[in-house]
Amino acid sequence: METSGEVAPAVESILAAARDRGGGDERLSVDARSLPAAFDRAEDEGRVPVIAEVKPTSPTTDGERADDPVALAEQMVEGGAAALSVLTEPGHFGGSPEALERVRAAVDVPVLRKDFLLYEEQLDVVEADVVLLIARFLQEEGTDDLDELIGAARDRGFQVLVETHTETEVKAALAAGAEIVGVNNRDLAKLEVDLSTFERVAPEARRLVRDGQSSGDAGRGSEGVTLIAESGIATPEDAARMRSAGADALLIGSAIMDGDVQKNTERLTNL
Ligand SMILES: O=C(O)c1ccccc1NCC(=O)[C@H](O)[C@H](O)COP(=O)(O)O
Repeated sequence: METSGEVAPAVESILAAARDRGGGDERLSVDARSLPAAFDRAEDEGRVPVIAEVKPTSPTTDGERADDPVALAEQMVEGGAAALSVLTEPGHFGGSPEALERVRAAVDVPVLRKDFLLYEEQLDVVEADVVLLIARFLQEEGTDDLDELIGAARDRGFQVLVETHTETEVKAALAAGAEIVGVNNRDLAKLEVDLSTFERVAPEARRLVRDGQSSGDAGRGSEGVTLIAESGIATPEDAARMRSAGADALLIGSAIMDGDVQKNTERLTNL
């Protein structure tokens, strides 16, 4: 597989490792906790719906946080996170399927598996409530197609968060039946973060849903799709900015992982 656009060397390396990673021994069947319902609960309780990410390290982070993922996850939930994301990518993010398994057993909020999944059998590595599929990497020769992987994930009981970065990718995600769409503010070509990405792409996503270009029928009532702003949200002002731009929920890693995890989560869920 070669990616259609240029990606940063770190991302090429992540993808090379993902191509070599195997799948699970047997097909999973998951009884998933509802992500949209968790967002609604947070809203009803006056909190910003935040997916807090257990992210020990990354290509753009200095050092590695070695705390027990379960302790971090519990602090995030205590701080008001509506849901959690747990990295399972080992080589570049310090994650593991075992970390996700332990976290999911310890909390009662939905847990997203954050990884770079390219093939159906990779879905069978560990149970999670939601899996991330990255549109950019699933339109290339040598990987499974986005719509096939969405179907394979749903057949196993997973909810699917389809990550996009451009209007074109949102269109492809909706055409493939995505009901939960993330817009990543991080450009995987340069690894730079720009919050105006979500501000630019979200209205187009809403327009496409209104015009019926989504084949999904779940999601946020008449809005039709759950839109998540991902990456680069560092301050309450950033969080408010993404909410004003139409984010139903926010995915936040680094800003929560840096320092007191519970206080950071509280600060970003209570605006
Ligand atoms: O975070 C990175 O450095 C990174 C590098 C290359 C590919 C993906 C990367 N991040 C994946 C993510 O989507 C983020 O972990 C997630 O959106 C949270 O972002 P942030 O709040 O900026 O940590």
